[in-house]
Amino acid sequence: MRVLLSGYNGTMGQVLKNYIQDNTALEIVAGVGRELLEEKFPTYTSYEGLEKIADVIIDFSHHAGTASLVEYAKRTVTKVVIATTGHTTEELELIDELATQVGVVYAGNYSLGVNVLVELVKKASELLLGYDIEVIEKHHNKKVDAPSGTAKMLVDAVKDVEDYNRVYGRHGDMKRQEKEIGIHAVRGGTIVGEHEVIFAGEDEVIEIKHTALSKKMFAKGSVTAAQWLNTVGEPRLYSMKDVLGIK
Ligand SMILES: NC(=O)C1=CN([C@@H]2O[C@H](COP(=O)(O)OP(=O)(O)OC[C@H]3O[C@@H](n4cnc5c(N)ncnc54)[C@H](OP(=O)(O)O)[C@@H]3O)[C@@H](O)[C@H]2O)C=CC1
Ligand SMILES: O=C(O)C1=N[C@H](C(=O)O)C[C@H](O)C1
Repeated sequence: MRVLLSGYNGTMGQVLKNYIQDNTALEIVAGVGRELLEEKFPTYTSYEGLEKIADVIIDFSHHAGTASLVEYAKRTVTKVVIATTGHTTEELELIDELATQVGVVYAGNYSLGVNVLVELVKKASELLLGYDIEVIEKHHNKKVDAPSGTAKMLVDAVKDVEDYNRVYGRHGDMKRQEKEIGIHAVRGGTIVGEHEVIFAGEDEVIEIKHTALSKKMFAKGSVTAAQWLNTVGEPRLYSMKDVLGIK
């Protein structure tokens, strides 16, 4: 399978490159990044004039590059695994539109553990009716977007989430209201990624937490998604749930 790395010069792009080269037989046919590095494969600073060269693009970049990524994927009919987070509503619409023409996997987190955590949150929210829900995410000080894509996935997993008001951090007179989900982003040092969901009821608290100990499993999960997507015919917007076969 031929893979194009979008955002190849970034932190995750380099982790992904090393993961693919050390652990798989996949062929990296190109890297697209804003800065060019010395690599064993051709590198480009834009998709302009680039023909179809890959079976799947794996994207760990920045959401501001979505329009050009989508234009390229559409023009060359190349499937995409999108790992980038922080998309605006307009960018999400571009991705939705792309997925009507080519297969796309979209996930705020490609680790197995977080995708299981999403299922646990779904189940807990079905059983713990009326409990106060708070989501706390912690990341390294280089992360540009908040809240994390994973935190958004966790919130979206809550039963009847459309009935809740999302409150991003609190300060001043902000007494907790009913039907509120608090979402809190902590940034510091080299924290890889921590996500905790708290269900607080009367006289008891349930806390469900995932801690990422390295960035490698994000790369591994994105490769699993790319290999799966390469076998799928129907153009659609897929999630890691589809990739992992979670019912
Ligand atoms: N879904 C998942 O499992 C995971 C998702 N992520 C997400 O992946 C993304 C990248 O993370 P990380 O590698 O740590 O971030 P970095 O900041 O290290 O890398 C970001 C990359 O995006 C490029 N970039 C910046 N601005 C633009 C732009 N306007 N258009 C195109 N490319 C741009 C950067 O190029 P340059 O260096 O030249 O600025 C760089 O290659 C983030 O959105 C992060 O949240 C991260 C881990 C796991
Ligand atoms: O930027 C990161 O580092 C990460 N981003 C993803 C997110 O926004 O949830 C996934 C992971 O937590 C690491």
